[in-house]
Amino acid sequence: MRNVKGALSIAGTDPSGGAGIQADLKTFQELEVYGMSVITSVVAQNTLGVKGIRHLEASFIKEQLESVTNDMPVHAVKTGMIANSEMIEAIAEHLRPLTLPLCVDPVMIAQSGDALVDHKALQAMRDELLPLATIVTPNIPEAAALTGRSLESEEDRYDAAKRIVHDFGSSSVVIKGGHLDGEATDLFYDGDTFKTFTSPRFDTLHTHGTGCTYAAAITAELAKGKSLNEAVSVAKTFISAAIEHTLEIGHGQGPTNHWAYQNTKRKGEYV
Ligand SMILES: Nc1ncnc2c1ncn2[C@@H]1O[C@H](COP(=O)(O)OP(=O)(O)OP(=O)(O)O)[C@@H](O)[C@H]1O
Ligand SMILES: Cc1ncc(CO)c(N)n1
Repeated sequence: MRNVKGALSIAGTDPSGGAGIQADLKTFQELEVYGMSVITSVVAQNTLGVKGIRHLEASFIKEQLESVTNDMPVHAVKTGMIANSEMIEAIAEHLRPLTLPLCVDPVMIAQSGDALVDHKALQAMRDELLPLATIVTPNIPEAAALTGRSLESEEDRYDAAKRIVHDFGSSSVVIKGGHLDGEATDLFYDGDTFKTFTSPRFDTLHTHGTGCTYAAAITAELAKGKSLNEAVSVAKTFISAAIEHTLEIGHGQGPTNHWAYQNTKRKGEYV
């Protein structure tokens, strides 16, 4: 077998292609990592919002996981939308013995404001998945929900990062700055050192799936064996290009441009 690097996304779907599994697979492909997926829930959604959700049974999620990991080269795993605690427990049980690099994107609400997970899922995520995580990627509301405290100031963000690593057991965290005013500054902490990753804030409505895309880019780089610092740095460049060179499609908050990073690097053009 050839030495192909592979990344697995465990998440919900977005038929409009901007978020969830679809965004993850596009991002893996753009970063030249073989993409695989296990679906947790099928979501009827688009750039305007969520119309309906069908959850798959935890036992069937486990069957999908076994199908992929018993056969294929999985070098890193990303989790996204996992709607309930039964699913989280089944996924954690499967991942624990594999000891693969794991990026946990603690998805709670869609960009449109629709809830994607139930309230018990939050606690299960904290207890079962965070201790297995190489990195967890909350946005500001998700970091507040995980720590049970609102994040108003810069100091609050530093405290939340420390709690997520030292109290909940993730090896590192990046608290994303998409919800801040001014520059888009993400705060990374690995239990030892803080580092910020900053880009200008692009004035756009089209941010559907930014979080999924960013975490998928981190996962792709971890699959290649890159350090956390390198992985977050590539992911920040990837998502910044994807937001800046927006596609302007859909009738609401449109998707990002998953081509932009490679096109910028290779051709100096964007679409
Ligand atoms: N308008 C913007 N301009 C530049 N960077 C942005 C902008 N919005 C978000 N980002 C960046 O995108 C990445 C994802 O952050 P964000 O906080 O939007 O995630 P999220 O809320 O989980 O996204 P979603 O729920 O849409 O998946 C971060 O690196 C953040 O700094
Ligand atoms: C399936 C799915 N995961 C995550 C998000 C958050 O962007 C979304 N809208 N849909």
